Amino acid sequence: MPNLKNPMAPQELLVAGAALKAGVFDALREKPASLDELVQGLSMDRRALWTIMEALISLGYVVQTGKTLTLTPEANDLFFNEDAEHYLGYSLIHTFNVIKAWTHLPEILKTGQPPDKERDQQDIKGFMSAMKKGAKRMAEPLVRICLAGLPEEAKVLDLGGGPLNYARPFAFAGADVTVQDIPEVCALMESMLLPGEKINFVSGDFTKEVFSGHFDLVFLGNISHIYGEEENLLLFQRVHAALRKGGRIAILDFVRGISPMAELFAVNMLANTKTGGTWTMKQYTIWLNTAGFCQVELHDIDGRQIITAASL
Ligand SMILES: C[S@@+](CC[C@H](N)C(=O)[O-])C[C@H]1O[C@@H](n2cnc3c(N)ncnc32)[C@H](O)[C@@H]1O
Repeated sequence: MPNLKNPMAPQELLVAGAALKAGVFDALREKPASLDELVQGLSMDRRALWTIMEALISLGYVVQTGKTLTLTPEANDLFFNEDAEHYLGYSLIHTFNVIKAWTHLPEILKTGQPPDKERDQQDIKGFMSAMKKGAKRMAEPLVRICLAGLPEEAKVLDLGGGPLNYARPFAFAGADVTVQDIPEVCALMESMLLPGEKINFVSGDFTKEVFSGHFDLVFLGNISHIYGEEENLLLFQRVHAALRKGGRIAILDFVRGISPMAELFAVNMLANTKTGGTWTMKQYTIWLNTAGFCQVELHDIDGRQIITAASL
């Protein structure tokens, strides 16, 4: 039986995360298979896959009947049943990648920079799933705070909103939503829009250009921690230019000195980004005022902060 109380225990996390990332659970979900069929179908090394499968059997993720390997109901719930109590989905891939990045901290302490890395489709799916998990309980109060007092059918630009965790609830609340994200995320997520769902996608790097459209609201969900002080100030200036006069910026992040998670989360940004970190309310206020915003306000939802401000 998987360690449902603590599926993040390191060895279990690493072996299950590796199998999920490499597509082993996807293959078994599609069809139970023998070891040799899996070796062939996934182009894997037989000794390596045998060793991992034996470990997964001992941990209760897979059962073997004769030669046939099948996912256990617990593993199926953990990865593929969104309604299950212990559902993790592909977010385990993201956790796996986070651990991988943190193992480089001794070198990063010398260089200040994370090693280069490439993301494949499984990594993107893992990232999206982790973002979705984090957003589930936040979306409803966040949308209420962000849209308060704005016109009906407010024009909203969701910067880095590709995972649709907030774009969807904004659209559901009646807003006219545009998402700006990087091309590969836009391509993946545009194909996942629900029938009749109206969300516009714009591909583009917002460190170079922010899509303009006299927006009532520009929302930055978990964006400021990816970038350093200089980039954040420049981004807020671009956001100001994309808003109508009196429009609103709303920033969701872990504010240093207020969120109990901010210090440790900054380590994740150190391990994964060139300039990212978590920032204090004083820093946000200076960037916002310098970029032309006033009425800076702080809201709190369960230890996550939303900062709103109005464009002058
Ligand atoms: C941490 S995720 C946040 C996703 C979503 N806003 C949320 O809070 O759930 C960051 C998102 O911003 C996008 N992103 C990061 N840097 C970007 C850039 N320079 N230009 C466009 N999109 C970017 C990423 O692709 C990703 O979808």
